Amino acid sequence: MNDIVLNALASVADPATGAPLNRSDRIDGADLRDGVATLVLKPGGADEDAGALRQAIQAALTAHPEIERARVIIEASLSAKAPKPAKSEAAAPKAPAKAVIAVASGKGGVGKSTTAANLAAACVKMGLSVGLMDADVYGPSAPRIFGLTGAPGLQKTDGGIEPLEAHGVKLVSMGFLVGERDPVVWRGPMVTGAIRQFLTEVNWGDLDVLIIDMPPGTGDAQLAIAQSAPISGVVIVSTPQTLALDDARKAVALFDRTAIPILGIVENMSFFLCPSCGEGTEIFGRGGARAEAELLGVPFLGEIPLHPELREASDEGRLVASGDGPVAKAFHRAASGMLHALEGAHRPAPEIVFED
Ligand SMILES: Nc1ncnc2c1ncn2[C@@H]1O[C@H](COP(=O)(O)OP(=O)(O)OP(=O)(O)O)[C@@H](O)[C@H]1O
Repeated sequence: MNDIVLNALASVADPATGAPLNRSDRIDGADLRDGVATLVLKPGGADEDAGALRQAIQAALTAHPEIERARVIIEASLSAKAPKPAKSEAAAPKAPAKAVIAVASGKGGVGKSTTAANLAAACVKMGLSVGLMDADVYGPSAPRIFGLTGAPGLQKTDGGIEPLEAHGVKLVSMGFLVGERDPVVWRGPMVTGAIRQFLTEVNWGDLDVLIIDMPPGTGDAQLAIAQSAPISGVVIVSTPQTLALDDARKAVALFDRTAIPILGIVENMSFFLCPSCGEGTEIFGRGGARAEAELLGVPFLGEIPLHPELREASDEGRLVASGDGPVAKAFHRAASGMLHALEGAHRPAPEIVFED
């Protein structure tokens, strides 16, 4: 708990008791980083005017000279109804796997596709039957990561669309439809159509886990997929920099709004792992994503080091997580945490509201 943030709350009254908010037991988290304060409050009473409370907190926090911006997160009561998914029962296609896990990021280039592919490989190592749907319409990179760039693409048979297979993972990719280098601007409905086709017409077989590599960002395309696929939970990938974490927060909020459980946050490129001496160097600072996960009340799934082998492997169509080295182990830990979180993912996600 950050004392500056707590002290700045002295003038705000707890609506339930009238006592100063900083002396009530409502506060679940208080953080201050780079002039941005984040306050997490436990759920209030049913008749609480959350908007007025947020406004009062915003005003009190930003009046402090060390606080430039403030975010207020009010958790939803677990007894309250989860936010209604926008999808209707009739619109949701039948799940093609026991669990469908989306891997998402608030911004591009944080290693979302690398993480999705290696989480899939880690699940294969655990003996699960695994599929991966590369839904990143803006930059489908799964064909390259899985070493399938020269592959003939998807074949349609009488029985449906046959997925390709590499490293024990069944794979379909927008890249097989549009080509990795084609400039494509796909609109929400087109994405949804392709996703629906991938979900309903592909012969996935009997999958334990289907991983969806989402397009990066938190716009219409992501929302369309979140609403049209039967997603059991989402893993958010972020790098440790404040800007990436800001975007990761937006991704958490997007999925919360569609009532999709957040299985956790993976921090990629956490530290540089020297391939020669094995020593770790914290280039961007460390612990940001872990602190963020704690603040948002979601599991932290672990740190993936920045390691040249990961980039080389991706370019050569190898998956590091199929092996046993330190980077592979980091992915295995993240995959175990992800599957563990999936088991308890049936409670309603907290309502998270961001205000700048
Ligand atoms: N931990 C890492 N260590 C070294 N290189 C990495 C690591 N993670 C990702 N990379 C490399 O960074 C580049 C971007 O990774 P990737 O394509 O997975 O990002 P992305 O978030 O999916 O990007 P986009 O969403 O914009 O397609 C790739 O060249 C990848 O090999």
